[in-house]
Amino acid sequence: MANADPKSVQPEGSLFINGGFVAGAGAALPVIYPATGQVVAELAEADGGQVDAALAAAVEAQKAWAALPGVERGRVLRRAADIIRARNAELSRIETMDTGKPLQETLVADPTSAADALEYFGGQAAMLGGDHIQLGRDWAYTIREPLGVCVGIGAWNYPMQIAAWKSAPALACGNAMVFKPSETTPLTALALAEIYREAGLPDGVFNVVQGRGEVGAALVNDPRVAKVSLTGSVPTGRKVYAAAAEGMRHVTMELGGKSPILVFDDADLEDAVSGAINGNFYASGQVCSNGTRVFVQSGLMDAFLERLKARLEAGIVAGDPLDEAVNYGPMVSNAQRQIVLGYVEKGLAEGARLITGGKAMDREGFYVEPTVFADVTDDMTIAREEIFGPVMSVLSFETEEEGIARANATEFGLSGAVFTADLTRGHRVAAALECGSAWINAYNLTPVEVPFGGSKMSGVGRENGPRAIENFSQLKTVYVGMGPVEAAY
Ligand SMILES: NC(=O)C1=CN([C@@H]2O[C@H](COP(=O)(O)OP(=O)(O)OC[C@H]3O[C@@H](n4cnc5c(N)ncnc54)[C@H](O)[C@@H]3O)[C@@H](O)[C@H]2O)C=CC1
Repeated sequence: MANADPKSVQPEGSLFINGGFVAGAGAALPVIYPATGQVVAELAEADGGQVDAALAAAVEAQKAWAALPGVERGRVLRRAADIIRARNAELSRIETMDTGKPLQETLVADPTSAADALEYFGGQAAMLGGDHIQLGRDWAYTIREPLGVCVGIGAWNYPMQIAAWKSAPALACGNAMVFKPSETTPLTALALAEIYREAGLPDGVFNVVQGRGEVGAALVNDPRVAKVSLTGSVPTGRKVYAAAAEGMRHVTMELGGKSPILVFDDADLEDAVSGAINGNFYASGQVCSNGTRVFVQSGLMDAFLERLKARLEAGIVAGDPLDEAVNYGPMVSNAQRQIVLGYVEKGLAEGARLITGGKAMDREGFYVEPTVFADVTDDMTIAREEIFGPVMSVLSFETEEEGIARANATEFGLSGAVFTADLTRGHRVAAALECGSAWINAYNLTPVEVPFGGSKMSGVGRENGPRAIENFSQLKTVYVGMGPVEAAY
Protein backbone atom coordinates (compact mmCIF):
# COMPACT_ATOMS: atom_id res chain seq x y z
CA MET A 1 0.00 0.00 0.00
CA ALA A 2 2.01 2.96 -1.29
CA ASN A 3 0.42 5.61 0.89
CA ALA A 4 0.49 3.66 4.13
CA ASP A 5 3.95 4.63 5.32
CA PRO A 6 4.25 2.72 8.59
CA LYS A 7 6.33 5.39 10.30
CA SER A 8 4.07 8.27 9.45
CA VAL A 9 1.50 7.68 12.16
CA GLN A 10 3.80 6.57 14.97
CA PRO A 11 3.16 9.00 17.85
CA GLU A 12 5.95 10.38 20.04
CA GLY A 13 4.70 8.24 22.92
CA SER A 14 1.77 5.95 23.65
CA LEU A 15 0.41 7.98 26.53
CA PHE A 16 -0.02 11.68 27.22
CA ILE A 17 0.31 12.48 30.91
CA ASN A 18 0.71 15.86 32.59
CA GLY A 19 1.39 17.71 29.34
CA GLY A 20 3.85 15.31 27.72
CA PHE A 21 4.17 12.07 25.78
CA VAL A 22 5.23 9.01 27.74
CA ALA A 23 6.04 5.48 26.58
CA GLY A 24 3.53 2.89 27.76
CA ALA A 25 4.97 0.47 30.30
CA GLY A 26 2.27 -2.17 29.77
CA ALA A 27 1.44 -4.75 27.10
CA ALA A 28 2.08 -4.08 23.41
CA LEU A 29 -0.65 -2.39 21.42
CA PRO A 30 0.01 -2.66 17.68
CA VAL A 31 -2.00 -0.39 15.37
CA ILE A 32 -3.16 -2.22 12.27
CA TYR A 33 -4.17 -0.53 9.02
CA PRO A 34 -7.43 -2.34 8.26
CA ALA A 35 -7.05 -1.99 4.50
CA THR A 36 -3.93 -4.16 4.46
CA GLY A 37 -3.56 -5.83 7.83
CA GLN A 38 -0.15 -4.16 8.12
CA VAL A 39 1.13 -2.85 11.48
CA VAL A 40 1.52 0.94 11.10
CA ALA A 41 2.41 1.94 14.66
CA GLU A 42 3.60 0.21 17.81
CA LEU A 43 2.11 1.48 21.04
CA ALA A 44 1.92 0.05 24.54
CA GLU A 45 -0.71 0.06 27.27
CA ALA A 46 -0.37 2.07 30.47
CA ASP A 47 0.60 0.05 33.52
CA GLY A 48 -1.00 0.62 36.94
CA GLY A 49 1.54 3.27 37.95
CA GLN A 50 0.86 5.24 34.78
CA VAL A 51 -2.92 5.12 35.26
CA ASP A 52 -2.27 6.44 38.74
CA ALA A 53 0.04 9.17 37.41
CA ALA A 54 -2.56 10.31 34.88
CA LEU A 55 -5.25 10.55 37.55
CA ALA A 56 -2.89 12.33 39.94
CA ALA A 57 -1.99 14.86 37.24
CA ALA A 58 -5.69 15.47 36.57
CA VAL A 59 -6.45 15.97 40.26
CA GLU A 60 -3.53 18.37 40.59
CA ALA A 61 -4.47 20.46 37.54
CA GLN A 62 -8.24 20.59 37.89
CA LYS A 63 -8.75 23.24 40.56
CA ALA A 64 -6.61 25.90 38.90
CA TRP A 65 -8.28 25.19 35.55
CA ALA A 66 -11.71 25.53 37.16
CA ALA A 67 -10.68 28.80 38.79
CA LEU A 68 -10.02 30.47 35.43
CA PRO A 69 -12.79 32.65 34.06
CA GLY A 70 -14.96 30.66 31.65
CA VAL A 71 -14.05 32.97 28.80
CA GLU A 72 -10.40 31.93 29.19
CA ARG A 73 -11.19 28.24 29.24
CA GLY A 74 -13.34 28.76 26.16
CA ARG A 75 -10.53 30.55 24.37
CA VAL A 76 -8.26 27.51 24.77
CA LEU A 77 -10.94 25.22 23.35
CA ARG A 78 -11.60 27.51 20.40
CA ARG A 79 -7.88 27.79 19.67
CA ALA A 80 -7.69 24.01 19.66
CA ALA A 81 -10.59 23.94 17.18
CA ASP A 82 -8.70 26.29 14.86
CA ILE A 83 -5.60 24.07 14.99
CA ILE A 84 -7.71 20.99 14.21
CA ARG A 85 -9.26 22.69 11.19
CA ALA A 86 -5.85 23.82 9.95
CA ARG A 87 -4.59 20.20 10.24
CA ASN A 88 -7.74 18.48 9.05
CA ALA A 89 -6.01 16.73 6.15
CA GLU A 90 -3.26 15.21 8.31
CA LEU A 91 -5.58 14.28 11.18
CA SER A 92 -8.05 12.69 8.77
CA ARG A 93 -5.25 10.63 7.27
CA ILE A 94 -4.29 9.34 10.72
CA GLU A 95 -7.94 8.56 11.48
CA THR A 96 -8.24 6.67 8.19
CA MET A 97 -5.15 4.59 8.92
CA ASP A 98 -6.39 3.83 12.41
CA THR A 99 -10.00 2.96 11.52
CA GLY A 100 -9.92 2.08 7.81
CA LYS A 101 -12.71 4.56 7.11
CA PRO A 102 -12.36 6.24 3.70
CA LEU A 103 -10.52 9.55 3.71
CA GLN A 104 -13.55 10.87 1.84
CA GLU A 105 -15.48 10.36 5.11
CA THR A 106 -12.87 11.29 7.71
CA LEU A 107 -12.15 14.60 5.95
CA VAL A 108 -15.72 15.76 6.61
CA ALA A 109 -16.89 13.82 9.67
CA ASP A 110 -14.08 13.23 12.14
CA PRO A 111 -11.61 16.04 12.98
CA THR A 112 -14.19 18.55 11.72
CA SER A 113 -16.82 17.20 14.12
CA ALA A 114 -14.25 17.39 16.93
CA ALA A 115 -13.59 21.03 16.03
CA ASP A 116 -17.34 21.74 16.00
CA ALA A 117 -17.61 20.43 19.57
CA LEU A 118 -14.67 22.54 20.77
CA GLU A 119 -16.13 25.68 19.18
CA TYR A 120 -19.59 24.97 20.54
CA PHE A 121 -18.58 24.23 24.12
CA GLY A 122 -15.78 26.81 23.98
CA GLY A 123 -18.52 29.36 23.33
CA GLN A 124 -20.61 28.04 26.20
CA ALA A 125 -17.77 28.16 28.74
CA ALA A 126 -18.24 31.87 29.34
CA MET A 127 -22.01 31.52 29.75
CA LEU A 128 -22.06 28.97 32.56
CA GLY A 129 -23.77 30.08 35.70
CA GLY A 130 -26.55 29.52 38.17
CA ASP A 131 -29.81 31.19 39.19
CA HIS A 132 -30.93 33.77 41.67
CA ILE A 133 -34.04 32.73 43.59
CA GLN A 134 -35.88 35.31 45.70
CA LEU A 135 -37.51 33.81 48.80
CA GLY A 136 -39.32 36.75 50.34
CA ARG A 137 -36.85 38.40 52.73
CA ASP A 138 -34.26 35.68 52.16
CA TRP A 139 -32.83 34.58 48.89
CA ALA A 140 -30.74 31.84 47.37
CA TYR A 141 -28.44 31.42 44.45
CA THR A 142 -26.95 28.45 42.69
CA ILE A 143 -23.36 28.02 41.57
CA ARG A 144 -22.58 25.73 38.64
CA GLU A 145 -19.53 23.74 39.70
CA PRO A 146 -17.40 21.24 37.79
CA LEU A 147 -17.53 17.63 38.98
CA GLY A 148 -13.75 17.24 39.28
CA VAL A 149 -11.85 14.50 37.42
CA CYS A 150 -13.83 12.87 34.61
CA VAL A 151 -12.95 9.69 32.75
CA GLY A 152 -13.78 9.29 29.05
CA ILE A 153 -13.69 5.84 27.41
CA GLY A 154 -14.06 5.53 23.65
CA ALA A 155 -15.16 3.07 20.97
CA TRP A 156 -13.24 2.52 17.73
CA ASN A 157 -15.58 3.92 15.12
CA TYR A 158 -15.21 7.69 15.71
CA PRO A 159 -12.05 7.94 17.84
CA MET A 160 -11.31 11.65 17.57
CA GLN A 161 -14.93 12.72 17.53
CA ILE A 162 -15.63 10.73 20.69
CA ALA A 163 -12.57 12.18 22.47
CA ALA A 164 -13.72 15.70 21.62
CA TRP A 165 -17.43 15.20 22.27
CA LYS A 166 -16.49 14.10 25.80
CA SER A 167 -13.59 16.41 26.60
CA ALA A 168 -15.05 19.65 25.15
CA PRO A 169 -18.01 19.94 27.56
CA ALA A 170 -15.96 18.48 30.42
CA LEU A 171 -13.17 21.01 30.04
CA ALA A 172 -15.56 23.90 29.34
CA CYS A 173 -17.09 23.27 32.77
CA GLY A 174 -13.70 23.28 34.53
CA ASN A 175 -13.19 19.53 34.90
CA ALA A 176 -10.00 17.65 34.08
CA MET A 177 -10.14 14.43 32.05
CA VAL A 178 -8.33 11.15 31.68
CA PHE A 179 -9.32 9.63 28.36
CA LYS A 180 -8.84 6.03 27.29
CA PRO A 181 -9.36 5.44 23.57
CA SER A 182 -10.38 2.06 22.22
CA GLU A 183 -7.40 -0.30 22.12
CA THR A 184 -8.12 -0.74 18.39
CA THR A 185 -7.81 2.97 17.55
CA PRO A 186 -5.42 4.73 19.95
CA LEU A 187 -3.96 7.44 17.72
CA THR A 188 -6.11 10.55 17.34
CA ALA A 189 -6.84 11.06 21.05
CA LEU A 190 -3.07 11.57 21.38
CA ALA A 191 -3.15 14.07 18.52
CA LEU A 192 -5.96 15.88 20.32
CA ALA A 193 -3.93 16.01 23.55
CA GLU A 194 -0.99 17.52 21.68
CA ILE A 195 -3.27 20.10 20.08
CA TYR A 196 -4.79 21.04 23.44
CA ARG A 197 -1.27 21.63 24.75
CA GLU A 198 -0.43 23.81 21.77
CA ALA A 199 -3.66 25.76 22.32
CA GLY A 200 -2.56 26.58 25.86
CA LEU A 201 -4.31 23.95 27.95
CA PRO A 202 -2.47 23.66 31.29
CA ASP A 203 -0.57 20.41 31.86
CA GLY A 204 -2.63 17.65 33.43
CA VAL A 205 -6.07 18.90 32.38
CA PHE A 206 -6.35 16.38 29.52
CA ASN A 207 -4.48 13.08 29.74
CA VAL A 208 -4.58 10.00 27.53
CA VAL A 209 -3.87 6.46 28.70
CA GLN A 210 -4.01 3.43 26.45
CA GLY A 211 -5.18 -0.04 27.18
CA ARG A 212 -7.77 -2.74 26.92
CA GLY A 213 -10.76 -3.22 29.19
CA GLU A 214 -8.72 -3.70 32.37
CA VAL A 215 -7.20 -0.23 32.05
CA GLY A 216 -10.70 1.19 31.55
CA ALA A 217 -11.88 -0.70 34.61
CA ALA A 218 -8.99 0.66 36.71
CA LEU A 219 -10.05 4.19 35.80
CA VAL A 220 -13.73 3.59 36.46
CA ASN A 221 -13.04 2.11 39.89
CA ASP A 222 -10.71 4.84 41.11
CA PRO A 223 -12.09 6.90 44.02
CA ARG A 224 -10.61 10.11 42.59
CA VAL A 225 -12.97 9.91 39.62
CA ALA A 226 -16.24 11.88 39.76
CA LYS A 227 -17.73 10.95 36.39
CA VAL A 228 -17.41 8.34 33.67
CA SER A 229 -18.55 8.87 30.09
CA LEU A 230 -18.43 5.70 27.98
CA THR A 231 -19.07 5.10 24.32
CA GLY A 232 -19.22 1.37 23.71
CA SER A 233 -21.39 -1.69 23.58
CA VAL A 234 -24.29 -2.54 25.90
CA PRO A 235 -22.41 -5.37 27.70
CA THR A 236 -19.49 -3.03 28.49
CA GLY A 237 -21.93 -0.30 29.47
CA ARG A 238 -23.54 -2.59 32.01
CA LYS A 239 -20.20 -3.35 33.63
CA VAL A 240 -19.02 0.25 33.66
CA TYR A 241 -22.34 1.57 35.00
CA ALA A 242 -22.27 -0.98 37.82
CA ALA A 243 -18.66 -0.16 38.73
CA ALA A 244 -19.39 3.58 38.69
CA ALA A 245 -22.39 3.04 40.98
CA GLU A 246 -20.09 1.68 43.70
CA GLY A 247 -18.56 5.13 44.03
CA MET A 248 -21.81 7.00 43.24
CA ARG A 249 -20.03 8.44 40.19
CA HIS A 250 -21.96 10.32 37.52
CA VAL A 251 -22.25 8.49 34.20
CA THR A 252 -23.03 9.08 30.56
CA MET A 253 -23.53 5.87 28.59
CA GLU A 254 -23.51 6.05 24.78
CA LEU A 255 -24.19 2.45 23.80
CA GLY A 256 -25.31 0.29 20.92
CA GLY A 257 -28.49 0.15 18.90
CA LYS A 258 -30.68 -1.71 16.43
CA SER A 259 -32.54 1.27 15.12
CA PRO A 260 -35.60 1.21 12.83
CA ILE A 261 -36.30 3.20 9.68
CA LEU A 262 -39.98 3.25 8.65
CA VAL A 263 -40.56 3.88 4.95
CA PHE A 264 -44.20 4.56 4.08
CA ASP A 265 -45.78 4.06 0.66
CA ASP A 266 -46.00 7.81 0.12
CA ALA A 267 -42.29 8.43 0.81
CA ASP A 268 -40.02 9.90 -1.82
CA LEU A 269 -38.36 6.69 -3.05
CA GLU A 270 -34.93 8.15 -3.80
CA ASP A 271 -34.80 9.97 -0.43
CA ALA A 272 -35.82 6.83 1.43
CA VAL A 273 -33.18 4.77 -0.36
CA SER A 274 -30.59 7.49 0.38
CA GLY A 275 -31.58 7.45 4.05
CA ALA A 276 -31.27 3.69 4.23
CA ILE A 277 -27.86 3.82 2.53
CA ASN A 278 -26.62 6.58 4.88
CA GLY A 279 -27.98 4.63 7.82
CA ASN A 280 -26.29 1.34 6.95
CA PHE A 281 -23.13 1.62 4.88
CA TYR A 282 -21.34 4.80 5.91
CA ALA A 283 -18.18 3.77 7.84
CA SER A 284 -18.89 0.27 6.48
CA GLY A 285 -21.81 0.04 8.85
CA GLN A 286 -19.81 0.70 12.02
CA VAL A 287 -22.09 3.43 13.34
CA CYS A 288 -24.04 3.06 16.59
CA SER A 289 -27.09 4.97 15.38
CA ASN A 290 -27.47 3.00 12.15
CA GLY A 291 -30.99 2.14 11.01
CA THR A 292 -30.34 -1.53 10.41
CA ARG A 293 -34.01 -2.59 10.52
CA VAL A 294 -35.62 -0.97 7.49
CA PHE A 295 -39.40 -1.45 7.63
CA VAL A 296 -40.88 -0.79 4.17
CA GLN A 297 -44.64 -0.56 3.66
CA SER A 298 -45.64 -3.37 1.34
CA GLY A 299 -46.76 -1.14 -1.55
CA LEU A 300 -43.28 0.30 -1.99
CA MET A 301 -41.27 -2.85 -1.27
CA ASP A 302 -40.41 -4.02 -4.78
CA ALA A 303 -39.44 -0.57 -6.01
CA PHE A 304 -37.43 0.08 -2.85
CA LEU A 305 -35.39 -3.13 -3.14
CA GLU A 306 -34.79 -2.62 -6.82
CA ARG A 307 -33.47 0.96 -6.41
CA LEU A 308 -31.43 0.04 -3.34
CA LYS A 309 -29.69 -2.85 -5.10
CA ALA A 310 -29.07 -0.80 -8.25
CA ARG A 311 -27.65 2.16 -6.38
CA LEU A 312 -25.42 0.04 -4.15
CA GLU A 313 -24.05 -2.08 -6.96
CA ALA A 314 -23.35 0.96 -9.16
CA GLY A 315 -22.21 3.35 -6.46
CA ILE A 316 -19.87 1.51 -4.13
CA VAL A 317 -16.20 2.23 -4.79
CA ALA A 318 -14.22 -0.07 -2.51
CA GLY A 319 -10.46 0.27 -2.33
CA ASP A 320 -7.59 1.96 -0.54
CA PRO A 321 -9.31 4.27 1.96
CA LEU A 322 -6.51 6.81 1.52
CA ASP A 323 -7.64 7.28 -2.10
CA GLU A 324 -10.22 10.06 -2.01
CA ALA A 325 -12.21 8.46 -4.84
CA VAL A 326 -12.94 5.46 -2.58
CA ASN A 327 -16.22 5.61 -0.67
CA TYR A 328 -16.22 2.20 0.99
CA GLY A 329 -13.56 0.82 3.32
CA PRO A 330 -12.85 -2.28 5.40
CA MET A 331 -14.07 -3.31 8.84
CA VAL A 332 -11.86 -1.98 11.63
CA SER A 333 -10.36 -5.40 12.37
CA ASN A 334 -10.32 -8.99 11.24
CA ALA A 335 -12.22 -9.92 14.40
CA GLN A 336 -15.02 -7.50 13.50
CA ARG A 337 -15.12 -8.87 9.95
CA GLN A 338 -15.56 -12.39 11.31
CA ILE A 339 -18.40 -11.23 13.56
CA VAL A 340 -20.16 -9.62 10.61
CA LEU A 341 -19.71 -12.67 8.37
CA GLY A 342 -21.08 -14.83 11.19
CA TYR A 343 -24.27 -12.75 11.18
CA VAL A 344 -24.56 -13.04 7.40
CA GLU A 345 -24.42 -16.83 7.76
CA LYS A 346 -27.14 -16.70 10.41
CA GLY A 347 -29.30 -14.55 8.15
CA LEU A 348 -29.02 -17.12 5.36
CA ALA A 349 -29.56 -20.06 7.72
CA GLU A 350 -32.68 -18.48 9.22
CA GLY A 351 -34.25 -17.91 5.80
CA ALA A 352 -33.63 -14.26 4.93
CA ARG A 353 -33.37 -13.53 1.18
CA LEU A 354 -30.01 -12.12 0.10
CA ILE A 355 -30.49 -9.14 -2.23
CA THR A 356 -26.87 -8.12 -2.63
CA GLY A 357 -23.46 -8.70 -1.03
CA GLY A 358 -23.00 -11.38 1.61
CA LYS A 359 -19.29 -12.14 1.33
CA ALA A 360 -15.87 -10.96 2.36
CA MET A 361 -14.36 -9.01 -0.54
CA ASP A 362 -11.72 -10.81 -2.53
CA ARG A 363 -8.85 -8.45 -1.67
CA GLU A 364 -6.35 -7.81 1.13
CA GLY A 365 -7.71 -6.09 4.23
CA PHE A 366 -10.88 -6.65 6.23
CA TYR A 367 -13.54 -5.81 3.65
CA VAL A 368 -17.12 -7.12 3.67
CA GLU A 369 -19.50 -6.46 0.79
CA PRO A 370 -22.42 -4.13 1.50
CA THR A 371 -25.14 -6.64 2.27
CA VAL A 372 -28.93 -6.39 2.08
CA PHE A 373 -31.36 -9.03 3.26
CA ALA A 374 -35.08 -8.92 2.38
CA ASP A 375 -37.96 -11.00 3.81
CA VAL A 376 -36.46 -10.53 7.25
CA THR A 377 -38.78 -11.32 10.15
CA ASP A 378 -38.71 -9.81 13.63
CA ASP A 379 -37.47 -12.99 15.29
CA MET A 380 -34.40 -13.51 13.10
CA THR A 381 -31.02 -12.98 14.78
CA ILE A 382 -30.03 -10.34 12.21
CA ALA A 383 -33.15 -8.32 13.15
CA ARG A 384 -32.54 -8.52 16.89
CA GLU A 385 -28.81 -8.14 17.54
CA GLU A 386 -26.48 -5.25 16.80
CA ILE A 387 -24.15 -6.39 14.00
CA PHE A 388 -22.00 -3.25 13.71
CA GLY A 389 -21.23 -3.90 10.07
CA PRO A 390 -22.67 -3.34 6.59
CA VAL A 391 -25.72 -5.60 6.90
CA MET A 392 -29.19 -4.15 6.30
CA SER A 393 -32.36 -6.05 7.16
CA VAL A 394 -35.46 -5.11 5.17
CA LEU A 395 -38.80 -6.02 6.73
CA SER A 396 -42.30 -5.52 5.32
CA PHE A 397 -45.20 -3.86 7.16
CA GLU A 398 -48.80 -2.86 6.41
CA THR A 399 -50.14 -0.27 8.88
CA GLU A 400 -48.65 2.63 10.80
CA GLU A 401 -49.69 1.12 14.12
CA GLU A 402 -48.06 -2.21 13.26
CA GLY A 403 -44.89 -0.52 11.98
CA ILE A 404 -44.45 1.50 15.17
CA ALA A 405 -45.12 -1.47 17.44
CA ARG A 406 -42.58 -3.65 15.64
CA ALA A 407 -40.03 -0.82 15.44
CA ASN A 408 -40.24 -0.43 19.22
CA ALA A 409 -40.10 -4.16 19.99
CA THR A 410 -36.40 -4.10 20.90
CA GLU A 411 -34.34 -3.57 24.05
CA PHE A 412 -32.38 -0.84 22.24
CA GLY A 413 -33.53 2.76 21.87
CA LEU A 414 -30.80 4.79 20.23
CA SER A 415 -32.30 6.19 17.04
CA GLY A 416 -35.07 5.84 14.47
CA ALA A 417 -36.54 7.48 11.40
CA VAL A 418 -39.65 7.86 9.33
CA PHE A 419 -39.82 8.55 5.61
CA THR A 420 -43.22 9.89 4.51
CA ALA A 421 -44.77 12.77 2.58
CA ASP A 422 -47.47 13.12 5.24
CA LEU A 423 -46.45 15.90 7.62
CA THR A 424 -48.65 14.87 10.51
CA ARG A 425 -47.67 11.23 10.22
CA GLY A 426 -44.00 12.19 10.25
CA HIS A 427 -44.35 13.93 13.59
CA ARG A 428 -46.73 11.30 14.98
CA VAL A 429 -44.31 8.46 14.21
CA ALA A 430 -41.28 10.43 15.46
CA ALA A 431 -43.11 10.99 18.76
CA ALA A 432 -44.05 7.31 19.05
CA LEU A 433 -40.58 5.88 18.38
CA GLU A 434 -38.82 4.89 21.61
CA CYS A 435 -35.39 6.38 20.99
CA GLY A 436 -33.06 9.27 21.73
CA SER A 437 -32.90 10.66 18.17
CA ALA A 438 -35.62 10.43 15.53
CA TRP A 439 -35.27 11.79 12.03
CA ILE A 440 -38.09 12.72 9.66
CA ASN A 441 -37.04 12.30 6.02
CA ALA A 442 -33.35 12.27 6.97
CA TYR A 443 -30.91 9.90 8.66
CA ASN A 444 -27.80 9.98 10.85
CA LEU A 445 -27.36 13.73 10.95
CA THR A 446 -25.83 14.51 14.35
CA PRO A 447 -24.60 18.12 14.52
CA VAL A 448 -23.16 19.16 17.87
CA GLU A 449 -25.97 21.69 18.35
CA VAL A 450 -28.48 18.92 19.08
CA PRO A 451 -28.50 16.37 21.92
CA PHE A 452 -27.41 12.83 21.07
CA GLY A 453 -27.87 9.67 23.13
CA GLY A 454 -30.07 6.68 23.73
CA SER A 455 -33.05 5.51 25.69
CA LYS A 456 -33.78 1.97 26.98
CA MET A 457 -30.61 -0.19 26.85
CA SER A 458 -28.90 2.25 24.45
CA GLY A 459 -27.78 4.61 27.12
CA VAL A 460 -28.09 7.14 29.86
CA GLY A 461 -27.60 10.89 29.46
CA ARG A 462 -27.03 12.98 26.35
CA GLU A 463 -23.99 14.38 24.63
CA ASN A 464 -24.01 17.71 22.79
CA GLY A 465 -26.72 20.33 22.59
CA PRO A 466 -27.29 23.26 24.90
CA ARG A 467 -27.76 21.18 28.06
CA ALA A 468 -24.83 18.75 27.78
CA ILE A 469 -22.98 20.84 30.31
CA GLU A 470 -25.46 19.58 32.90
CA ASN A 471 -23.81 16.17 32.51
CA PHE A 472 -20.40 17.59 33.44
CA SER A 473 -21.35 19.96 36.24
CA GLN A 474 -23.44 20.14 39.38
CA LEU A 475 -25.33 22.88 41.15
CA LYS A 476 -24.53 24.11 44.62
CA THR A 477 -27.31 25.97 46.37
CA VAL A 478 -26.40 28.86 48.64
CA TYR A 479 -29.23 30.00 50.91
CA VAL A 480 -28.80 33.53 52.25
CA GLY A 481 -30.54 34.40 55.51
CA MET A 482 -31.26 38.16 55.57
CA GLY A 483 -32.92 38.55 58.98
CA PRO A 484 -32.96 37.27 62.55
CA VAL A 485 -32.63 33.50 62.91
CA GLU A 486 -35.84 32.09 64.39
CA ALA A 487 -35.69 28.96 66.55
CA ALA A 488 -38.51 27.04 68.26
CA TYR A 489 -36.88 27.05 71.65
N1 LIG B 1 -24.16 5.56 21.32
C1 LIG B 1 -23.03 5.99 20.82
O1 LIG B 1 -22.74 7.17 20.84
C2 LIG B 1 -22.06 5.03 20.20
C3 LIG B 1 -22.04 3.70 20.56
N2 LIG B 1 -21.11 2.84 20.02
C4 LIG B 1 -21.17 1.43 20.37
O2 LIG B 1 -19.86 0.94 20.64
C5 LIG B 1 -19.78 -0.46 20.28
C6 LIG B 1 -18.56 -0.71 19.42
O3 LIG B 1 -17.42 -0.27 20.04
P1 LIG B 1 -16.43 -1.24 20.81
O4 LIG B 1 -15.14 -0.50 20.96
O5 LIG B 1 -16.43 -2.58 20.18
O6 LIG B 1 -17.15 -1.35 22.22
P2 LIG B 1 -16.67 -2.07 23.55
O7 LIG B 1 -17.83 -2.00 24.46
O8 LIG B 1 -16.03 -3.36 23.30
O9 LIG B 1 -15.50 -1.12 24.11
C7 LIG B 1 -15.72 0.25 24.37
C8 LIG B 1 -14.61 0.79 25.25
O10 LIG B 1 -14.76 0.27 26.57
C9 LIG B 1 -13.53 -0.26 27.04
N3 LIG B 1 -13.83 -1.31 28.02
C10 LIG B 1 -14.09 -2.62 27.79
N4 LIG B 1 -14.35 -3.26 28.96
C11 LIG B 1 -14.28 -2.32 29.94
C12 LIG B 1 -14.48 -2.35 31.36
N5 LIG B 1 -14.81 -3.46 32.01
N6 LIG B 1 -14.33 -1.19 32.04
C13 LIG B 1 -14.03 -0.05 31.41
N7 LIG B 1 -13.82 0.04 30.08
C14 LIG B 1 -13.95 -1.08 29.34
C15 LIG B 1 -12.84 -0.75 25.77
O11 LIG B 1 -11.47 -0.89 25.98
C16 LIG B 1 -13.20 0.39 24.81
O12 LIG B 1 -12.35 1.50 24.98
C17 LIG B 1 -21.07 -0.75 19.57
O13 LIG B 1 -21.96 -1.42 20.42
C18 LIG B 1 -21.60 0.62 19.23
O14 LIG B 1 -22.98 0.64 19.02
C19 LIG B 1 -20.20 3.25 19.11
C20 LIG B 1 -20.18 4.57 18.72
C21 LIG B 1 -21.12 5.55 19.19
